[in-house]
Amino acid sequence: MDITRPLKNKNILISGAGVAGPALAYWLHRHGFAPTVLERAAALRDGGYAVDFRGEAHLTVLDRMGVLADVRREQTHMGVMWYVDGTGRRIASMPADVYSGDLEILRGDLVRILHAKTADRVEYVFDDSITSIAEEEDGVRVTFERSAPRRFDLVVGADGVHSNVRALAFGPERRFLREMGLHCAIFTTPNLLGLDRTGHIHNTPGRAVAVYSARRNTEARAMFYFTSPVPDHDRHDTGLQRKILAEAFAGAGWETSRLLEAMWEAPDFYFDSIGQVHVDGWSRGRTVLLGDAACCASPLSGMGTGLAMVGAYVLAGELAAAAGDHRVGFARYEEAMRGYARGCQRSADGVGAWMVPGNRFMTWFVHRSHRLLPYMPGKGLIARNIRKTANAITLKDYGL
Ligand SMILES: Cc1cc2nc3c(=O)[nH]c(=O)nc-3n(C[C@H](O)[C@H](O)[C@H](O)COP(=O)(O)OP(=O)(O)OC[C@H]3O[C@@H](n4cnc5c(N)ncnc54)[C@H](O)[C@@H]3O)c2cc1C
Repeated sequence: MDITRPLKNKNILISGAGVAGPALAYWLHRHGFAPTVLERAAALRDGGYAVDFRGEAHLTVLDRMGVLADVRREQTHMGVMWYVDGTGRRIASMPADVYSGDLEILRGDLVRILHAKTADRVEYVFDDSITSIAEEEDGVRVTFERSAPRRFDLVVGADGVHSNVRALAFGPERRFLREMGLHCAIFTTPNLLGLDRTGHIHNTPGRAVAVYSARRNTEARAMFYFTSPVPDHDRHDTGLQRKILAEAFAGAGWETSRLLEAMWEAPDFYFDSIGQVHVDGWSRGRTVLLGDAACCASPLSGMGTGLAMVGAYVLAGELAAAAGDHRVGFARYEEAMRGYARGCQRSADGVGAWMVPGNRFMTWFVHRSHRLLPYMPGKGLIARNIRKTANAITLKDYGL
């Protein structure tokens, strides 16, 4: 692709230094734009569990960014996840070759790699948030909670499932967020169970608690999913969320109480409802959405991170191919990504009922199915379908 015309709209504000924001900043900078990344947290938010990259498209983007070797170095090399009963006895397994991607890395390690790749060439502003976005004829005037107002040419909302940019420029969250009837919590604990590159999951009706070793068994990640309703509360009140979680898992048996005890010390407690984002058009004038803010597929899809990274590559590439003309670039980005994103979102269909069986029969059925899975002729089909969804996009070469 020949991109030789002078660029317009070089000055771009990206809200969110998670996965999508720094990845976009990298590509915009390489195409000759001048991105600024704004993050509400005071430092990088490096919590979260392992995320997967699957198939050609994901790996190609990592490779073209020059981070494939870094990601490989930090990959989890996770083995089998075991279902255990109340006594800790292993009753069935979730084979890694069926569910895992080609490359699995802790979300926090990925966030750090992406930040390190961009920190010396991109302006990062931490501990701040946009309060208003006013579109003017040839730019956007943005005000902030802390910093002085600034003008940018374009604004990108890469600020996650509860995107602030989306709320300011597109409308209230309830119009776009489709809840899936589950909540989850994830946090770091010591490797209390002495797990060796493996994990254990324990189900009771409507609840799943899992723990798996991380960082070469030096620590672990505890993960809780549950179906019971959660009262309306301030999403930033992690003290209250810890209490909600402790109540939801009271009496859940197995090692749950030890993990809940460790929760109070966890430095990176993450709690959220599980949902998807469906927005009709991903741009409004000079503002555009990316990653979870545009099309969150939910953690149940196992696709969110790859989708965010591919989206960043395509958005920057299409903007550059249109010489910075946002009308053309934004439209082509959405055209290239929408069907792909929809496919990723569909891969979450029905997963919740498997992950968190609602009653005793379903729990038995899930364990039984996993016991039989290695002998089933369709075993490879699940892995093939996941890979097909992840690969359902042809990446253009944007001339770098
Ligand atoms: C702490 C954390 C833990 C996570 N853990 C998991 C996990 O275990 N499993 C999983 O599948 N997904 C997890 N996710 C979501 C996952 O990272 C995304 O689905 C995916 O990687 C897409 O990335 P994203 O950049 O679009 O969104 P995110 O990775 O969510 O990044 C969004 C970023 O925007 C920032 N932000 C939010 N509001 C504002 C604001 N007002 N102004 C500026 N910045 C703002 C956030 O602090 C965050 O850094 C987690 C997200 C976070 C923030």
